[in-house]
Amino acid sequence: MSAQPYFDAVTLAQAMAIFNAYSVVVWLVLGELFRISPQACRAMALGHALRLVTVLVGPLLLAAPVLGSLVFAWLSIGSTLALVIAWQRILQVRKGRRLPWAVAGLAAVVVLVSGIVGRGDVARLAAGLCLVILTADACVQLRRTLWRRLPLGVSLGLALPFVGWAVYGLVRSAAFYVPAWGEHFMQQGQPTALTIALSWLLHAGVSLSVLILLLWRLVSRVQTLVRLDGLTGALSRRAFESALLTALAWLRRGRPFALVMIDIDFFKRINDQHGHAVGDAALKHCVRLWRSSLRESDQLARIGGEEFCVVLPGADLTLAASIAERMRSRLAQTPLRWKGLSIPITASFGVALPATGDETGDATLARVDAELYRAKAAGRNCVCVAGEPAQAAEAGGSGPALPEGAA
Ligand SMILES: Nc1nc2c(ncn2[C@@H]2O[C@H](COP(=O)(O)OP(=O)(O)OP(=O)(O)O)[C@@H](O)[C@H]2O)c(=O)[nH]1
Repeated sequence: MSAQPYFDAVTLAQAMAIFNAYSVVVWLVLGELFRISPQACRAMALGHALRLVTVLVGPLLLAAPVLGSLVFAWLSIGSTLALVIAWQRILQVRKGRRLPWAVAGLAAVVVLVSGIVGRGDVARLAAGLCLVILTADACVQLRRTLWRRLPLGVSLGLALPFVGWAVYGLVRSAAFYVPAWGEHFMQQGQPTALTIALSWLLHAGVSLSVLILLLWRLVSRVQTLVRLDGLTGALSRRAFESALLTALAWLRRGRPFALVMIDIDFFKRINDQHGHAVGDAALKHCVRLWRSSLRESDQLARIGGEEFCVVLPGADLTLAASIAERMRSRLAQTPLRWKGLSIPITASFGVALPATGDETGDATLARVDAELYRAKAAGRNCVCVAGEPAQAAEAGGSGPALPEGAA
């Protein structure tokens, strides 16, 4: 008794059509309703729609084998191109974006010429080779853009369906010229159950890779929004609180740190005199300048309107005081240039070490805040260090540089 296959080609083709129709809806909802990478989602929907058409028109093409091969090849090229374009958009590929278009365009022309000379097999071969090149290019793009940012297993998992698809494309192309292979893929001009199952599986796998990448991008974007202050790009208050707790945890294991709190002087007057846009530019100007005075591991955060904090891992009080002084003098010597105006900006700095036994960060913040308060009281544009007397700034010997119009 010969074993019956679980699924015949017709049932599989129907299931694949339903899957593709459903995928079109899902990708359109993601792109148009939820506005998640709309262009990539549209391309994915188009790729699935073309696959759906391929399944639906397959039986109709039996009557005209050469025309059938032509249409099939074009649909295959179009759906693969749509998928690879979606992939490129999500990876934010910059280099080599035109390659898939050029390869697909060339393959489409070869298909047309093959149709004219009545060589349906060459048309299908061209589509197969196009699939191989486009999927191989998708793997190269993944390697170029995300390989180091994702765990190796995840990168390999994402690339696997593309590799599988490329291998499938190669084997199918070769099968046109090896009759023993060919009958596994096509019988009486129609794809076999094996062909439909494989192409469905690989196409679904590629689609899933794109979906995972899309979600990963979305999650990273949300994390960045939460972590960074939208205006200045410094850490947000929330991220600062977690950095402070981490630093306190490290302190308990013997790794010291120091804290600097900064408040821009007479910031309200900058806003009042020049407008909010200049106020915003001033905040960005300060962050840009201060960043260049800090190391990669130092964490600069905007914790309020014109209030900032820096966690300095590994720093003692002397080092922290000298860093704060460098930040202060850099700002005092570098006015903001705005539409021909030169707007001087200064800031006051408090420096302290963490309070003993502080687990929540509150006592440490209170300590450094007290130093900042002393700096303000001492005339602004100066650095006050816990345990040391307040010193009025010398800012190049000119005293506190007040913004224009300051009293
Ligand atoms: N442009 C702009 N202004 C902001 C922003 N956040 C807070 N501010 C303004 O910052 C000003 C802070 O003013 P104050 O708290 O009085 O402090 P100050 O004028 O710097 O005075 P001192 O701190 O005593 O030197 C307020 O006018 C806020 O409206 C922002 O994101 N952009």
